Amino acid sequence: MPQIKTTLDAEQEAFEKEVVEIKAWWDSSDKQRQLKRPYPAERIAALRSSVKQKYASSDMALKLWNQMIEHEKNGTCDLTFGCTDPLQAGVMAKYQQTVYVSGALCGYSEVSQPGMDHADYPWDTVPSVVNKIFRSQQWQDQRQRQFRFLYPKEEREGLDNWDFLTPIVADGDMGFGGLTHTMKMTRAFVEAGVAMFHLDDLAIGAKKFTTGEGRTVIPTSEYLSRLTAARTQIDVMGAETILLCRCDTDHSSYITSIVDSRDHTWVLGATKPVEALTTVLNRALANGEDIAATQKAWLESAELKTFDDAVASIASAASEELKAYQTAVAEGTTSTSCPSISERRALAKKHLPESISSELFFDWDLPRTPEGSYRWAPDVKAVISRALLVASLGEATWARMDYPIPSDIEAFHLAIRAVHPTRKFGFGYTGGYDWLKAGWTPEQVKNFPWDAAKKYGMVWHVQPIWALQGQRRGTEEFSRLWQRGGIAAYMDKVQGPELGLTYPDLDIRDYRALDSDVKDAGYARFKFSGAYLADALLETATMGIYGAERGLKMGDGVVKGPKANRYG
Ligand SMILES: C[C@](O)(C(=O)O)[C@H](CC(=O)O)C(=O)O
Repeated sequence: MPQIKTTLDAEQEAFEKEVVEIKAWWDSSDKQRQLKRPYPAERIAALRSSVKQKYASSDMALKLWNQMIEHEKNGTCDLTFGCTDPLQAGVMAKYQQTVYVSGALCGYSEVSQPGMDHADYPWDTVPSVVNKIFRSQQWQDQRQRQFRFLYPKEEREGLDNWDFLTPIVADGDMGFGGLTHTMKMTRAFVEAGVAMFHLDDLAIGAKKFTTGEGRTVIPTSEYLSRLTAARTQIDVMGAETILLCRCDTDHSSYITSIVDSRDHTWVLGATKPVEALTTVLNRALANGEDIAATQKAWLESAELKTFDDAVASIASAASEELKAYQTAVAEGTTSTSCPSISERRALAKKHLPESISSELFFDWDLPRTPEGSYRWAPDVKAVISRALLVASLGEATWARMDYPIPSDIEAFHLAIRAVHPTRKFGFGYTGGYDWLKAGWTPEQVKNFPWDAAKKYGMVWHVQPIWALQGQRRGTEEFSRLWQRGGIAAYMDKVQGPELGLTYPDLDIRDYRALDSDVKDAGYARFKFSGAYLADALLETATMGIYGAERGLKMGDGVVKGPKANRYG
C-alpha cells in the first residue's frame, strides 16, 4: 500500500488550517455560538478523515433553523405529525414545514418484527426511514420541476410549486446503545439528510411505554455524554444538523445509577430497616406467592422517601434545627448542582440534635429493582436542572412530559427561557393526553400551540403517533366505504376529487351514511399499539415482577389490564 505523499510540515500546516476553519465555523453564526463544546477544535480536526464532504442535512438544518427563528420572532409555530410514508410526506409538505419520523411508528411499521414503542429495533431503523423520505422529497421536487419546465416562463404562473423539501425531524430515542452506537446513528442521520433529531435521557433497553411500567432514565452525567457524543459526531462531519435535547425525566420512576450527585435530591430510599426488595421478591417467587401483593406490602413497610423528606419526617419536633438543615441544603443547591446524600447526611448530623439524627434511616439500595435500578420521584425542578445542564450541547429543547400539567409546562419553559432567552422548544402531543382532565380549559386547549409559541418560544409542535390513531380511522372509513359503495363510491369520493371530476350519474349516496364507530374507543392507544401484549411478554419474562406495582397480574394465561394507566 503506498504511503500518503506529504511532508510532516505540510501535514501539520493542513491540520492547523483545519483547526482555524473549525474555530471560525463555531464562531460564524448565533446558531453555532450558542453551542459550548466541552472539547477543543484540535480534537475535532484530529478525529476527521481527510475526505471532506458536504451534507444536505446542513442545508435542511439551516432551513429549519431559519423557520424556527421566524416563528420565534412572530410568536408562531410549526404543527407537524409523525410519518413514515413518503406519499404522506408529499402531502404534508403542502400544510406544514417539517415532517416527523417517529420511532414509535417505525417500530410498528418499518421493521420485520413489529412491536410497541420500546426502541428495541436496530439503531439504523429511523435513519433509513429518514433516508427513504428525504429521497422521495427530492424526487417530488424533481418531478414538479420537470413538469414546470414543460411550459414556457409566461405559462408557469399558477402551476403547482410546492416546497417538497420539508425539513425532516427524527426520533433518535436514547441513541440505541453505548456512545459509539449514538455516534453511528448520528452519522446515519446526517448522511440521510435529517434536519434535526432528538436524543433523550431514557435508559437503553428500558423504554416501556406500555400500560404496566414506569420509565427508567440514566444519570445526568450519562445524559451529558450521550448528547456530547452526538455533538462530537456532527462536528466531525462538519454539519449544521440540529440536536434537539429531549428530556424524559418528568414523572419517570427509576434511574439506573446514583453516581451523579445532581440526581440525589429525588432518589427514594427505604426509611425503615426492612429486607431488600429483591430478597423478598425472590422468596415470594420461590414460594409461588402473589408478586403484586408482596411488592405492595413491601413498599408500604419500607416507607420510601427522598432523603430530605426522611429528615423532615423525623425532625418535625425540632423545627428550628430542621429549618437550619433545609437552609444549608438550599444554600448548597444551584440550578445545576446540589449536595450529595453523603453531604446531606453530614448536614443532618451537624444541624439536628444527636438524639434525632441518630434515628435517621435512609437506604436507597433496599428498594432497587431486580435490574438494579433505583427508585426516584423527580419533580419539574429535576427536569429543569437536566435541561439547563445540557442546553449548550444542542440548539433546541423538549421536555417530554408524561402528562400535560399546566403548572409544570409553565415552570419548565419559563425557567429555561430565564437563562436562554431565545431558546427554541419542541413539544410532543402524546396520543393519550387528556388535556381537559389535566386541568386545561377548552379555550386554553384551542389556543395552546399559538399561546405556547408566544409565551415560551415553543416553535415546533408534533403529534408523533397520528398514524396510529388518525390513519387507522382514515383507513377504516375507506374500508367501509369501499365495501358499501364499491367502485362507484370510489369514483365519487376518492378518484373524483383527486382528478377534479364529478360524476352526477352515479347517484349512490347511501354509502355516505357512515355511522360513527365508537365501539373501539381507546383501541388504537392500548390495544392496536400492542401495549397489553408487550406487558404480557415482559411480565412472563420477569416471572410476574414486571408491572406488579401497577397492578398487572399474571393469571390463567391472561394478563388483565390495569385499572389506571400512566395517564391516570
Ligand atoms: C415521540 C415518540 O418518541 C415517538 O416514538 O414518536 C413517542 C411518542 C408517544 O409515545 O406518543 C414519545 O413521546 O416517546
